[in-house]
Amino acid sequence: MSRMSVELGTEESRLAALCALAQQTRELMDAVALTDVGEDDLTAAHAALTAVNERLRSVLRQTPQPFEIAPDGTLRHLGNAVTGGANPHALPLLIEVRDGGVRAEVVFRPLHEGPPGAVHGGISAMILDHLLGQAVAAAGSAGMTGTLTVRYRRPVPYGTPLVATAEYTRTEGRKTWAEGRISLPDGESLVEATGLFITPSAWIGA
Ligand SMILES: CCCCCCCCCCCC(=O)SCCNC(=O)CCNC(=O)[C@H](O)C(C)(C)COP(=O)(O)OP(=O)(O)OC[C@H]1O[C@@H](n2cnc3c(N)ncnc32)[C@H](O)[C@@H]1OP(=O)(O)O
Repeated sequence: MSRMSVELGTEESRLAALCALAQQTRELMDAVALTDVGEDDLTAAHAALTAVNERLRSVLRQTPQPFEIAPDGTLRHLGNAVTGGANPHALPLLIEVRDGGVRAEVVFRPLHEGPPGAVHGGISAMILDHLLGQAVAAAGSAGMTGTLTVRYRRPVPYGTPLVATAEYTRTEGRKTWAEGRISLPDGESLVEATGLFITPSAWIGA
């Protein structure tokens, strides 16, 4: 029993170190996107990163960190591209489930630039895809995205606190619909999405 606790604690401690590394990597990616240092510094940074890259690649997993139950009993997916603390690609988004829907605060970064001075539309769509998926899962109808329709009403700024929300709307058999949006804090909607999520037949043995 005590040995199991020690092993669990050791793994959680390693995962915390991995998440800290992912966060440092996000900050590195931000720095790469914005740096204006000279060529010598760029060359030195490249050499240092090559060494780090080789060290990390000396032992590789087959897949990212899995969807799992954390020691505190909550579900977590540290490898997820939107919410995963161990995935440098993730913001990461912290999603709150509340009556009738889900909500997350989002601050995009210059790294997410698409059109000059604004967030790439594919990034907004990815965030909404995930949020809508989480809304249908919270409603008890988890599924894979079948279709996602996005309406871009205003350019999405980076460096500004925004709010992303989504709600379940209806279910027909294995099909569930949800809608959501990314808004300014005053409620003005910037991007809106509706999505159809399908519970794969394989998940329910249909
Ligand atoms: C707890 C976890 C929390 C975790 C919550 C985490 C949230 C994560 C959110 C991110 C979600 C993603 O990005 S998911 C990744 C992007 N999506 C995918 O990769 C999906 C790839 N596609 C597939 O795997 C499959 O095609 C499925 C699962 C969508 C459907 O396959 P299937 O289960 O075999 O369904 P099938 O029998 O063919 O069709 C069932 C019905 O749905 C219709 N249908 C099938 N596909 C589509 C479609 N794309 N668009 C419209 N309608 C469709 C059919 O016409 C049929 O209608 P009728 O004849 O019955 O009327």
